[in-house]
Amino acid sequence: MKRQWRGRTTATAEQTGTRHHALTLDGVTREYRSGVVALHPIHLTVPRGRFLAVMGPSGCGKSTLLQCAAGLDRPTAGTVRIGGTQLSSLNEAALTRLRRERIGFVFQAHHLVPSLSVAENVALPLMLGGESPGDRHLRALAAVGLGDRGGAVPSELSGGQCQRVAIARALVTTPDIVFADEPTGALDPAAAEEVLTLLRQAVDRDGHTVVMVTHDPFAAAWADEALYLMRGKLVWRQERPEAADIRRVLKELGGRTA
Ligand SMILES: Nc1ncnc2c1ncn2[C@@H]1O[C@H](COP(=O)(O)OP(=O)(O)OP(=O)(O)O)[C@@H](O)[C@H]1O
Repeated sequence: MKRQWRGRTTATAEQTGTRHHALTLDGVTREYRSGVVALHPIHLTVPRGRFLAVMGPSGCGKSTLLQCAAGLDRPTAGTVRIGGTQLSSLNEAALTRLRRERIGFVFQAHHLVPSLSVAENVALPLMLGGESPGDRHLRALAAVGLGDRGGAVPSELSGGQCQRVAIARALVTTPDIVFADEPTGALDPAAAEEVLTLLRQAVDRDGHTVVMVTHDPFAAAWADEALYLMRGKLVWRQERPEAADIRRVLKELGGRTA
């Protein structure tokens, strides 16, 4: 699997200033009631227009990080900002609205509604927010190469096509950030490459911001930067990662902690 093109140079957080950050984690800590500390204080800024891969061994805290960053879980300490909005300042209703309107989600399973058409699935986040979709959902569907399949139901599509619909659904609201949790985990290499190409294009062509959790060094190599978590700590960051470098780093980190 090869990246086809890498986007424009992304400005650093210092250059862009806080209001241009899609995501800011400031000292985010998550301790479960069992006493497990899943995240030690994490400091992280993700500028807009960035594609970030989050990697690390099972149990290192990737899902917890994503859930805290997306407002699905509340950190024990520290603050999370999405596009400048501090999540802890929001009540549950406002947080739900922010998740619906300003965050896109792509999971390993596509979670499309089986009884709705493909086009209706993509329109859903707009309609749930009380917006008339106009032709936005159709344009989002065309952007993932499925403009002619809007009338189909998900069961008539392949797994890779369903994941492309899920990407269209995640992007249709023009969110501040898209969180993708193992988006290629259930796909064959060709379908995975299509999905990664779309995520890459969303960043490079349309200025979206993507944070993707993955175990796969090939998938991570499509990102602008890879982060490595170990036991809840950010232990390694690599700009413009290559799959071979990532594999080596993962092996070294695994060896060090074995
Ligand atoms: N609800 C919970 N209650 C208690 N401990 C939890 C809970 N959820 C996760 N943990 C623990 O927190 C740590 C981090 O878990 P997390 O699921 O974030 O890791 P992960 O890197 O996403 O793992 P994987 O790659 O296997 O999905 C683990 O030690 C896990 O056992």
